Amino acid sequence: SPAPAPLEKVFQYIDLHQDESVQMLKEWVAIESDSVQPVPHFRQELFRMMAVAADMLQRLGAHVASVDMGSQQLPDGQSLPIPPVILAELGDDPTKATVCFYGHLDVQPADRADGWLTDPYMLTEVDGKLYGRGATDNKGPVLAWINAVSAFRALEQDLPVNIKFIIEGMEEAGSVALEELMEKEKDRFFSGVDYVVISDNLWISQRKPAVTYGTRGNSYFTVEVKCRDQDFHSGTFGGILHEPMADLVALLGSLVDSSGRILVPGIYDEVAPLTEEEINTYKAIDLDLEEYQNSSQVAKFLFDTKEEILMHLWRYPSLSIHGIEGAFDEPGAKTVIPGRVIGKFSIRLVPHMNVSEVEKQVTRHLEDVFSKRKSSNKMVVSMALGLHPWIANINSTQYIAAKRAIRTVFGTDPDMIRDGSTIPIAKMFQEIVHKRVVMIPLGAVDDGEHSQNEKINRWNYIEGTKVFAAFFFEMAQLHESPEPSSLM
Ligand SMILES: NCCCC(=O)N[C@@H](Cc1c[nH]cn1)C(=O)O
Ligand SMILES: [Zn+2]
Ligand SMILES: [Zn+2]
Repeated sequence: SPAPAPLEKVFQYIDLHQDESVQMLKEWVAIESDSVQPVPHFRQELFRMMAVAADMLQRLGAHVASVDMGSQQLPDGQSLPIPPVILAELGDDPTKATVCFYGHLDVQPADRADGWLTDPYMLTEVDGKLYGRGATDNKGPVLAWINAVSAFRALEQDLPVNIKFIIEGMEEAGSVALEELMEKEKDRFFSGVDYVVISDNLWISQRKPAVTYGTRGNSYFTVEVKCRDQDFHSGTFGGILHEPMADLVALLGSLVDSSGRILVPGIYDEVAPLTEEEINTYKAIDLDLEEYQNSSQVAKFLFDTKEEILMHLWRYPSLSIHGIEGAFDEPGAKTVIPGRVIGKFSIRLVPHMNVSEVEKQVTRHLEDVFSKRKSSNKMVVSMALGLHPWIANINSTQYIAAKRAIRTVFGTDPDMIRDGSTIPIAKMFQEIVHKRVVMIPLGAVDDGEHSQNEKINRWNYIEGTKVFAAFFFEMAQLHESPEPSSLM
């Protein structure tokens, strides 16, 4: 059905002011708010980014607090200040629903020399595509939310919901110190919040919108094999040593087979059983496998059907081997035997896998493989990160509102998708703050988050702003007269 008249006015305003929205994104992308490289220049840029955003929210009439997050201790003994987290609120009408938006304004590193076709910190429009670091992850979606609110303010229309913002600057570095803040604020800033919206992932299609109801978790492991702290000459010692790298390669090689099946005993025991109803949800997803394969530049995936691909990205665990610290990885033929190496791998977790159980299973398995090698080296296994999977009930109010908003703006139902990666804050909202979360992605599947030539389409950015505006309307309506199914 068409949008009600007041919402139609908001849409027109968003369309008319779209160049200003793009200009704002340009100004934000120009700030090099890289949280991954721990150097003073980027930290200063991060602080500037948070100050610019806080100022914009203040000018919108929000009550804004920039919360001091202390400092980050780095492994080399250095300490760097953590950018403040913005907690902002607009409206406190007790009769309205309160919706809290989470976003982050830090970005992944970007260097033109890595293969960017344009300056990553200069938003550049080519054929309706806005290229720049952070354009889709996550500056564009944060601005879309702010611009949606600002359209109501500019038109002097009453905001249908109370709005809160939590905006951080350390997401790409693992949301440093955020969990402590959530604990501290759960009965204060978050106490009146009814729903949380996160827009920090992508559609699965280039043109069809999506709503996300699940993300995988992640258990990230390191396995160190050490003979001594110094390297060896392979002519002098080769043949008489248990070589750490040979042990490590055998350990890493024992984790997963060539079909992608994880070989750690018991790892699949707790994976939620597959139902017939669930298979139908994968069938309904609009995914062109050939296009997906071609655009990913992969000759052949491990699985041949759309359903199998989606299930192995979303509802089954996967194990990836990431790298080896201490290995010789330069060009040339250096005849070294590394004395100490650290392998890194992670397991993406799905409902109902348990992080501490996975830690035990992996450690037991590696100890078992290592002991069979009868090596004189020392092996140490550690789980560096344990992030839980997250799944939501798609019948709850915030999903109904998101679906209706998308239907109003795009005239189509969204794909109901999950994400194979991890957004740790979603689980924190569920477990620590006990809030209901919905993920409403704005970007298209080919936006290239974390990659060279990251972009957001102008169309996604502007129509996404309208989706957020329509979402406020739908939330307000459902708050007044809830759908019976959402109360179950
Ligand atoms: N589409 C959203 C991507 C968010 C993201 O990349 N999250 C990281 C978080 C993480 C997990 N383990 C270590 N960091 C991810 O790799 O999934
Ligand atoms: Zn992100
Ligand atoms: Zn990211």
